[in-house]
Amino acid sequence: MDIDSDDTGSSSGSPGARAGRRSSLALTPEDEPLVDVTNRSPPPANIPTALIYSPPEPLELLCVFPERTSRVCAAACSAVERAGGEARSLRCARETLDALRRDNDTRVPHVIVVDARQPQQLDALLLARAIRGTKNTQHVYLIAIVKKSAYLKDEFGVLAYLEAGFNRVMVETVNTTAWCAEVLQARSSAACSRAQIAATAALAAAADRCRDLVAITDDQQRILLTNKSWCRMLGWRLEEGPRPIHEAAGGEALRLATTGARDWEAPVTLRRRAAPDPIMLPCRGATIGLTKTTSHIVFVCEPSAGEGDRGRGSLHSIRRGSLDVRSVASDGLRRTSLAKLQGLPLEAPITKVISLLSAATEGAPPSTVACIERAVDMLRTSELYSPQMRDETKLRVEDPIATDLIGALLSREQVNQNLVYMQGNANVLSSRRSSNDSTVVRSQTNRTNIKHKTTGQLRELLDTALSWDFEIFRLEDLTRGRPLAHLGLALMGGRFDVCAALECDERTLLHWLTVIETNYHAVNTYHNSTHAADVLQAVAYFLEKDRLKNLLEPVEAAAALISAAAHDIDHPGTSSAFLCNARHPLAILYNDVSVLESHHAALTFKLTLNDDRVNIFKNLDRDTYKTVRHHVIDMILATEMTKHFEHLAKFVNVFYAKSSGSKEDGMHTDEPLSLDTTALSQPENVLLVKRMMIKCADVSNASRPQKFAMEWARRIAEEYFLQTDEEKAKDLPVVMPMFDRATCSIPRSQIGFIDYIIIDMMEAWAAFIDMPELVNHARSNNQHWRELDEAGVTTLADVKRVQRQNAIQAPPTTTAEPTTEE
Ligand SMILES: Nc1ncnc2c1ncn2[C@@H]1O[C@@H]2COP(=O)(O)O[C@H]2[C@H]1O
Repeated sequence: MDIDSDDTGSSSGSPGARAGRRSSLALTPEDEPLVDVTNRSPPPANIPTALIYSPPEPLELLCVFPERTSRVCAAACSAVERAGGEARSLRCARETLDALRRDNDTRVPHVIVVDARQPQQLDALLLARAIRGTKNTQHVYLIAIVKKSAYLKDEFGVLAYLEAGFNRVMVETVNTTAWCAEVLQARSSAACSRAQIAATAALAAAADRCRDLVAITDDQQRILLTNKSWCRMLGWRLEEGPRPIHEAAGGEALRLATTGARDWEAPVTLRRRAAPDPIMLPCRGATIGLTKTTSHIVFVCEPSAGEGDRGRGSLHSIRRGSLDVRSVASDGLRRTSLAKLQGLPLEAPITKVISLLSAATEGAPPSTVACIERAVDMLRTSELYSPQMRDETKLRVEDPIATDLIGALLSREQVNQNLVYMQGNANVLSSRRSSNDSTVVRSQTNRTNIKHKTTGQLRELLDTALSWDFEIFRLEDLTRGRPLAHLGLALMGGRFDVCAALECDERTLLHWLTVIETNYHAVNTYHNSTHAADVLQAVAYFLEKDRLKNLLEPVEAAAALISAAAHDIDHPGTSSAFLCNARHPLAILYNDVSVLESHHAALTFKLTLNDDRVNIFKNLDRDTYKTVRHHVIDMILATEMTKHFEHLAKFVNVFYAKSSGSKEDGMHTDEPLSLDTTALSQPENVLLVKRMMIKCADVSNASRPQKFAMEWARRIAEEYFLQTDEEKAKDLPVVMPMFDRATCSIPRSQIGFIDYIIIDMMEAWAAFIDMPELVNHARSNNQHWRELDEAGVTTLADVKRVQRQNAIQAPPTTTAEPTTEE
């Protein structure tokens, strides 16, 4: 081959080429002084260097020159032949790429020389990118041939070539000797990179086949490489790009990796995509770096027994046979979306607690492991404070009425999603409620003139407003169905001086009470303003107890009284479940969640803020208003019975110490619980007290003296029956089928209610505020209902008959005649 020696002088290499391309896998102790890498002592694990085996191979060159007769191309090919290698030349990018793809497994050249002198004929940069995008070409040494003038014109011109994937930019030359030196160096470099890549592939294959979980990060703490065990157990895909390490490991992993230690061993928390609970595994880590700075961090985590093979779920879920989300998230798409969730920087305290407990099982004796696993199983549930009904089986078997009632009160499942369509009839409330269904504030003109001054019997009665046997029904009579405004004024305006706490005048309070009362439905047998007044009276009574008197600020007491007065405002006389089944606008508005309670709270504020004359909050500064609002909303929402056990359990857990001999769940033990009020120093625990206070007040009717308890029971039963009537009439699902007026036993419903809702709660509350009569009345009422049950009392008529008899037998009290004094 003819060589033109006059083309140019010898080539000059690019800075990148001079610096050489060394494998980032060459391992070096990170704490060694900064020295030339070639003099460096072997890295901590010398396997990579041992693996880098480069067999002597005949040099293979591929030239891509558009001009068939290029003398530069001829010089290069000639030099290769002289060096004992083989050279091919092609003329365009397509041919080159086709050849590379065709020979991919057999004949990948060491060196490819691309003519970059005539971009109109051959786009060298594009071709380089395409070559780098072809399989098995990472090691190929790519040389771009440029004109000397172009090379000298732009000192940074080489950068574009390097970025496109060239290893070297060379000025055109026809000097065979220069070419010979060039191609030999290039071959050496290509062979070295090929060996290093092969070594890396071998190490990755080894990692893939080991049962430990392996991950390697770069210096930015991004995970670059993971093995199959890692992917299987944590729900990763093998080919994922760099992912921040915090997506997989708890913060402690990074802290360990950045302590400066070359090797370390410690447990690390690993997050599993598509599984809520992380796992804690023992980990052996290594920090790798060619210089003082770290280049890679290696994590090798040992799966605990049983987990490695199955690769799904925790020990606990496997043992339980429960379904791990990953087992259903088999398609990449779902995993990707779950992966996004996993990337959220959220770690709940409970997750940490579960991890710590799980870690504590390592090496623990089997009995301890069993105990911890049981605890972890319990912690896994999202309903931590909603214990299952005690003795549920007994309840279901023995008393379907109680089951019906308790089920309806505690569970949202009563909402039947498969209900019959209402065919455009949005207002599903019966006519007995329809007059008051709207949440719009109605005119109060005939209501605002309640006299502040009360006289005679009413005043006498109100003087007893702070006794537990307060004659609430007499108040209802004396006030002609407006007990709330009168009692509210006496208690809130008088005894508790809410006006001072809220900096409002008494007139505003009176207007407020009137508006609130007017928005209760007088037609409801139970959920009317007498119930509101009763709950207000109970809260006021509780507030008088030393424990609360010393605990709550005046503004907090005011908020409690406000909540009590308004807690059932605009109650339609049917349950939230009914409203959901009926697709009532309120259920739609509140998405079937806490429908009535949300409405009561929202309407309270709407009515209050709507009109300056009733706005008891108008003089509060912004912060105080916010606080009061928060307390009022929280207390009203706490009256939702589906959260009954949640509130009760939180209260008991915080204020009652478990005695050592008690059963593990703490609440249902025969051992006496010991009251511990030290937690009262924390505001969040005071919130629990307030919730408990309004909850107990809300159902305190069962803990009142017998005659009151009976009347309330009659009223609530009547309301339940009306709901059932309406459900049947409107072909809606019947929420409490046993509450049918023809068949229901009222005594049995009360026995169930007291047994399952009242006793535990009243015991906890009574001890807290030192009011044993709460429990005494509940027990004696329970006994009384049992006797009535045995005596065959069942229906509303039966109960009324007993009430009449009791009234006749009862010693005369102060007159119960209605009065028109006002
Ligand atoms: N004596 C009782 N018997 C049966 N259920 C009751 C009794 N007192 C209150 N309840 C129920 O307990 C619930 C407490 O919240 P509500 O006032 O919304 O509705 C109440 C009734 O459904």
